Amino acid sequence: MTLITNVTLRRVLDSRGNPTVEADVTTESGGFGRAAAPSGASTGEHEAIELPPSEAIANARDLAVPRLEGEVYAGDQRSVDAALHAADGTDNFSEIGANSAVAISMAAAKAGADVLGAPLYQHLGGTFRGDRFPTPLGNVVGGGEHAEEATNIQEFLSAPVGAPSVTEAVFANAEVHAEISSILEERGVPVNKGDEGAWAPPIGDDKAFEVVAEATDRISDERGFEISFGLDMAAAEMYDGEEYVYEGEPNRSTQEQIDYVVEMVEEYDLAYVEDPLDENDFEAFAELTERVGDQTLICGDDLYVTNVERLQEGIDLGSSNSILIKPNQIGTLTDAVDAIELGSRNGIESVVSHRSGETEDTTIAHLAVGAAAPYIKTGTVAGERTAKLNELIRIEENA
Ligand SMILES: C=C(OP(=O)(O)O)C(=O)O
Ligand SMILES: [Mg+2]
Repeated sequence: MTLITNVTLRRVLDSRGNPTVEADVTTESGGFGRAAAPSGASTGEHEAIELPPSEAIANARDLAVPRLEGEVYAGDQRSVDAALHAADGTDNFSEIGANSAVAISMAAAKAGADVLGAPLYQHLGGTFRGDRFPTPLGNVVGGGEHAEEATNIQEFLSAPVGAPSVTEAVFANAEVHAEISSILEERGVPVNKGDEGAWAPPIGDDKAFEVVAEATDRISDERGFEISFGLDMAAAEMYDGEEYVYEGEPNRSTQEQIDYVVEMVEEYDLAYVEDPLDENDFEAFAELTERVGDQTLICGDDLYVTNVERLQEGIDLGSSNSILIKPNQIGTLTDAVDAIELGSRNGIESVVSHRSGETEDTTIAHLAVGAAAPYIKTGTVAGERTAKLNELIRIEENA
């Protein structure tokens, strides 16, 4: 193993044009890793804290870099991440910023892989990893916090569950995305795009269900394998403390929201429903999971924020059968892998995920393969999304 000798932090642009933190990690033997932090828009209330990048960089330079340079081995990811926690000293990275923490954590992992001369997924997962690939869930229509004047539901996700390979799945999602634009054009609906490159048409959720169902059916028939779809409802953003607020249709009580999701799961045979309820309502999640958990994945994103303590509460109450994994929600790769592993020991399927604000960084593609996560959510088109999807294609080809 080789010591970290240098950690450099800088501001770079994310896909929304906002500054974010990039880290370079160099080792004694010349190993090198570079990674950048993504950033959410519909962030969970319980996420680790993202500081303004200049502040995160200044604080990490003061507190974290001296604990890493000449102190920690790049290949020993748990020690790298423990040093980040010790440098920060809080339970939510509010001192050095989860953006600095995750950029350093991911850059150190890449430096560790570089030293070994192994692909990152293999460094993270071990030599027997790389034989299972995640199904990519591709955002094809969306609104909520990701686009103005579009659907209430944040994301409609193409889910090519029958694809014979990750490569076929990635191309199928792009074809569904293109088909939706044709269908919207046929109907005379203008086609804008949201933060993640999904179409953000000015239509109600009911129409979006129809359009996405039509597009996934058509591409499924053409391709000859099953393509379902799913949702990220990001319902915490809709919840006003009493009910779920919908534009252009009546608001829903918690019970009505549960009944609505059950109805949509049954009508459209949804493969996946993320954050259908408020981020603090473990009990309502449990009722929904009890009703449809044998037909679909009910996934907690803002509910769990990739945090093992919150996940344990969800396991104890039966709140979901799936968890979204976003390394920047919790701050380090170690914490993210711990959440995936706690989930898989308890029958909870992991969906490794991008953020709405992204960079060209491809770490999550390697994390999904290295941790044998069954799903990845990383968009469909747009360069910062295709960076991860194309990396999955290369990993599958062993290129
Ligand atoms: C990717 C998502 O959006 P954001 O990054 O804005 O939280 C999400 O909610 O799953
Ligand atoms: Mg979400």
